[in-house]
Amino acid sequence: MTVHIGVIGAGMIGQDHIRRLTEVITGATVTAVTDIDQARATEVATRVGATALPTGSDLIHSPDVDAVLVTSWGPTHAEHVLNAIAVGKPVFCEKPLATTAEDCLRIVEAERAHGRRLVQVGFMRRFDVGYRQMKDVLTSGAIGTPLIVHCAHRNPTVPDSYVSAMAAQDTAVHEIDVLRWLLDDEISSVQVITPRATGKRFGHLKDPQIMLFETANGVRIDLEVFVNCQYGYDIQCETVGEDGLVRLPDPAAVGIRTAGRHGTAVLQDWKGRFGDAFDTEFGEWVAAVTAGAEPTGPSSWDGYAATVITDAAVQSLESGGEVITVDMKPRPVLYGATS
Ligand SMILES: NC(=O)C1=CN([C@@H]2O[C@H](COP(=O)(O)OP(=O)(O)OC[C@H]3O[C@@H](n4cnc5c(N)ncnc54)[C@H](O)[C@@H]3O)[C@@H](O)[C@H]2O)C=CC1
Ligand SMILES: O=C1[C@@H](O)[C@H](O)[C@@H](O)[C@H](O)[C@H]1O
Repeated sequence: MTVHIGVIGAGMIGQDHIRRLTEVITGATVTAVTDIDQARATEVATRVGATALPTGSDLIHSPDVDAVLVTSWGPTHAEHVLNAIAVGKPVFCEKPLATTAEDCLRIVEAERAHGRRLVQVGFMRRFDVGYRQMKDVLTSGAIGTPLIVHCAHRNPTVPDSYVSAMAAQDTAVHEIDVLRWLLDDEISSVQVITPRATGKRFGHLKDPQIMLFETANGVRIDLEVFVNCQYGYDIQCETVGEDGLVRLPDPAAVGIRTAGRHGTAVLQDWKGRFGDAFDTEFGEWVAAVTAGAEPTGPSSWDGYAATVITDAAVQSLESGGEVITVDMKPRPVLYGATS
């Protein structure tokens, strides 16, 4: 069986995922594309032999669409995800699931009413080989009980449309998701402090930021978010346990010796760093859809949790560094709660 996928939002990542679905993944084909920029929808659809449709609703209701991929702007995600749930179609939604906790909860409630999981959220780090190896080490008990996690998330630069709150909403949200998953623990409080700002930024931007999280089990996490670090795209993560530590490997790169120096190139963007993770993410999603099974990746509950925690981080930033307690609803049984 080939899964027929309809794509809502044919921008940067939408086009990259369409390439992935049509050229890398087996078992899927893109049959429909929509974008509020109709010319873009037509151009992208034509490239892959799909039909350009006028709206997200047309696409979701199309009989030629078995599953939906949402890669439009964040504030539009909730509407499309809710429409897909209403017709019972699997839906993969790029992060964020929704831009407000209330909208995330509406999605969780709609999915619970449907009775089984239909939604997967695009937190691709859970599919990265390094993070998966780190998860295996933690689960095996090899380094004992985790106590501290040190992380850094650095981008070389960002456009001037990037504002200070996006350090949590757009950037740290990836660590927030992957650390909940890695530690199998919930984040209970967050504090955001701002060191001296880099001069290589736009005047409006607080960069870098240091985010301090505490989990329900008492693990302490420090995360440096630095989105104008200049030198490259650099993701670091080290978990310290009672008996040792485990560190995320740097991406494999050849060593170059020349002109009296020895070094390796540093990647410049997330596409290079997480390309393989995106491929695995979609391979596993398509396999689940093909089998008629529930998706195994990040759920709408994970999308809700990430939004609640990023809201708390923004609140801390805006308060000048207060410790904010994360106020999360109880996890429903559909998403793994024991009662
Ligand atoms: N997992 C990851 O690492 C990444 C995830 N993203 C997420 O992917 C989403 C899209 O980001 P980009 O591709 O960078 O943005 P983009 O601006 O390049 O593309 C978004 C496209 O959606 C279209 N659009 C907006 N509202 C629409 C609607 N209601 N119906 C149909 N089309 C609509 C726009 O015209 C545009 O073509 C965002 O939510 C972003 O946070 C983006 C980059 C990396
Ligand atoms: O999701 C992403 C971007 O939207 C975000 O702006 C970057 O900071 C992240 O590294 C990238 O993974």
